[in-house]
Amino acid sequence: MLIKRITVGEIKVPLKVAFKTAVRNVNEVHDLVISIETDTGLTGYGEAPATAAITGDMLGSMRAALDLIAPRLLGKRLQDFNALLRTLHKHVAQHRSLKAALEIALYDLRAQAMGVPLYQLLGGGDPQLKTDITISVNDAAVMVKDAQRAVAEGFDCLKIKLGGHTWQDDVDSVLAIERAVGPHVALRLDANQGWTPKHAVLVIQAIERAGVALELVEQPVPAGDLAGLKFVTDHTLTPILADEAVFSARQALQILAIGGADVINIKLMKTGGISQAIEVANLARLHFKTCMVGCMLEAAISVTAAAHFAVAFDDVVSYIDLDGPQLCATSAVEGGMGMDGPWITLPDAPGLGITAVHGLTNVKVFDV
Ligand SMILES: C[C@H](N)C(=O)N[C@H](CCC(=O)O)C(=O)O
Ligand SMILES: [Mg+2]
Repeated sequence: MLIKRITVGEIKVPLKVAFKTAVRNVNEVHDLVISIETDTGLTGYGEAPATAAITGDMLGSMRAALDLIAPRLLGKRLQDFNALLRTLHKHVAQHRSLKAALEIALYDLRAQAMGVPLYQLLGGGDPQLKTDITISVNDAAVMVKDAQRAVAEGFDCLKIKLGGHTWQDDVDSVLAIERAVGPHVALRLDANQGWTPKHAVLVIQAIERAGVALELVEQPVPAGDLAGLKFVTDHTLTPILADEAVFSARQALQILAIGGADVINIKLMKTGGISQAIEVANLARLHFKTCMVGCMLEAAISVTAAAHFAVAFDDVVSYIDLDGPQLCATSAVEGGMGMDGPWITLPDAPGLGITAVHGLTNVKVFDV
């Protein structure tokens, strides 16, 4: 089975409300979509967001990298899967989101060729997951309203973005949300690198002293500050999660070895796809730690792939943050993950289960 065509295009999907974090503020998803076709008539799909502030990936840079990678994949046998993955990773450094999109499309094809859903190719599991939902950083009153709306829609776990205001504002917002939604709604915080280590400890300890049990706190300090991350982990009772600090399996190993965090956030867009996500999950298991499977602001192709991965590694994946498609006002994707409030259900169809992608622009085709 040969790879005969690779197509790249772009989708734009508006968000229900602006997505605001300590690092960026956006109103729409604007992603690269890749499809890979075989000479036997199969089509595998992949997707990559241009999260420049976090991964460094931009639409133009990913497209330029694809110009170098795509011709090297054309004409190759899908059966030589590991060689294909090596080829896609070795000719261009970085560009992890593009590589994730390519890997996702190849894994989609491989599972289709075997006639099984991707999660079964990856080891099987229960194809239903429950995600949290993100509450953007805003004035406390807006955050409270957003939190109440999410709970009314059935979400019982909120991922609250912080790090854009003073530390006292951050504490006040969390306490106001907890008062509004009650103690049965789980609260996760994500500062997206917005605090210093001491600032983080101040915020988290103040919330702990107020009697609010946080499920975890995500990436309190700048990505490169591993000593700072460990300081926060060592000085708080709340589990601390490494997100922007861990892209590769090597970085995961460094953090796990020093006890720098309690939980690792695996995102396919950081690991460069499924193959290295598997390595990170296996490393976390070896260190008796657990993982979150998360997403960037992404639409339903790549988030469906992340959901397949999460299902298959549910022994080490304790937290799901796969709300990208839930934050979108519309969808350009047919098939893939089903969504009902916080529930994600994967289809029985082979591969990702994606059947069509609508509204592609700036299309370019690579043929043998
Ligand atoms: C969308 C997801 N819940 C999320 O919050 N991901 C962010 C980064 C998203 C982005 O900026 O595109 C995270 O966990 O830091
Ligand atoms: Mg995060």
